[in-house]
Amino acid sequence: MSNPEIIAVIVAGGKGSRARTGLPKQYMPLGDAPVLRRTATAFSTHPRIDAVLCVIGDEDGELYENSVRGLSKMLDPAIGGENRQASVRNGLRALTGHSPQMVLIHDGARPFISHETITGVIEALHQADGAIAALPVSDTLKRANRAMGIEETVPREGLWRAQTPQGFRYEVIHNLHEDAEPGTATDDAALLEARGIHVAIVPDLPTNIKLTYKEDFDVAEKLIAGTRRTHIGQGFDVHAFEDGDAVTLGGVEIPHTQKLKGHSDADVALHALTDALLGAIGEGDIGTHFPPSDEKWRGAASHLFVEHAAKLISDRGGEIGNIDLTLIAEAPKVGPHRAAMREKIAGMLGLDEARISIKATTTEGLGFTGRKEGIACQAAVTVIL
Ligand SMILES: Nc1ccn([C@@H]2O[C@H](COP(=O)(O)OP(=O)(O)OP(=O)(O)O)[C@@H](O)[C@H]2O)c(=O)n1
Ligand SMILES: C[C@](O)(CO)[C@H](O)COP(=O)(O)O
Repeated sequence: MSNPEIIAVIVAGGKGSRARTGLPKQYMPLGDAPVLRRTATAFSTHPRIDAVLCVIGDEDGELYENSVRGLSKMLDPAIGGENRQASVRNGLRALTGHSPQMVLIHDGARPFISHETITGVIEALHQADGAIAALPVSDTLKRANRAMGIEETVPREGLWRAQTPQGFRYEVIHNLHEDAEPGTATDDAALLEARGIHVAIVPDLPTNIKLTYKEDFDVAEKLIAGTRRTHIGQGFDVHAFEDGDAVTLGGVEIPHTQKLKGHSDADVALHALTDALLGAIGEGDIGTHFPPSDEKWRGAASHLFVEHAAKLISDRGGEIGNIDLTLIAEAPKVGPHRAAMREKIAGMLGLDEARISIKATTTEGLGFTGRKEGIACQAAVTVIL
C-alpha cells in the first residue's frame, strides 16, 4: 500500500507485568474476544482508516495471529522494543515503505476506543501536526507518598489525562521518534511538546480505559455487558423445482425426485440464513454481495455466502447468538437430515450445534409448496454486537 492517507499503529508489544494475567494482557479474553481483537476491530472498521499495523512481542506471533484472524486492513505486524517508546519507533519504521500521510498511535490495551474519538483525532489533525485524545482531570490532586502521607494539593486547572489514539503527520512523528532519547517519553505527544510543536486536545470518552491492573478487567467486563446489544435478523427464500435427482439443503445433498432451480447451488436454507445474518447488521441482502448477474457465482456452493456474512459480523466484533431455520416443503422429508444440516452449519460458522435449530413444516397441500412446486425457507438469527 503506497501513500495511504491514514494508518493506525497499535502497540501491543508489552508484557502486562502489572496486570499479572498470565498471558500478556492484550491477548486475554474479554467477553468473547481477545483484548487486541477488540482494539484492532475498532480501527479496521473505521471508514477513514486505510490500514492497521500492530506492534507485537517477538514471541507472540501465534497469539497475535489467533487474535486478529479474519480482520480486514491488517498489515504484517512489526516487532516491539524494550518499552512503549521503542515499540512505537519500530512500528513507525515498519511504515517507511507505505509512507502514510498521517498515523494514529494507539495502545493495544485500550479496547474500548470509540469511532467517535478516532474521528475526533483525525479531524483535529487537519489543524495541527499532532492531536491526542484526553480527559480533563476531575478529581482533586494530591502529591503524596505512602510513608509520609500528603505533601500538598496540586491545582488541577488545565490538567488533562493523556489517552490514545494520538495522531500525527507521519513524517513529523517518525523523525522525532528516530531522534528521541530512548525510554524518555511515556507518550508520543511529549516528543512534539518538547519541540514546541502545537498538539491539539480532543476530549475523549471516559470508557477508553487502559487495562493496566487485574482489577481493570472486572471494570472492562461490566462495560462490555452494558454496551452489547442483541440484533435480530430474518431471511426468507424460495426456489422452484426442476428436473433432477437431488436437492441441497443446509449444505447437505439429499436424494430427491427433482432438484431446485437457481443460479448457485439453490440451497434455499443457506440463502435464507445468509439474508438473516446480513439483515442483523444492516448489510443489505445476498444479491447485494453476490449479484445473480455475476457469472462467478453460477453453481457456487452456498456455504461461501454464509461464511461471507459471518465474516462481516466478526469484522465488527459481533457474535452469532443463535439460528432458527424453518424449511417449508411437502418433500423431501427434512427430519432424517436435520442432524447433518446442523453439523454442516455449525462447521461453517464455528458455532455450537446447540445454537442451531432446524425445523420443517408442510403447508397441508396448500399453495406452491403444497403443490410441490418448490421449497421455501424462513430464517431468524440473533447477533450480539
Ligand atoms: N515494550 C512495550 C511496552 C508496552 N507496549 C504497549 O504499550 C501499551 C501501553 O503500555 P502498558 O499499559 O504499560 O503495557 P505493558 O508494558 O504491557 O504493561 P506493564 O508496564 O504493566 O508491563 C500497551 O498496549 C503495551 O502492549 C509495547 O508495545 N511495547
Ligand atoms: C500512552 C499512554 O497510554 C497515555 O496515557 C500512557 O502514557 C502509557 O503509559 P504506560 O506507562 O506505558 O502504561
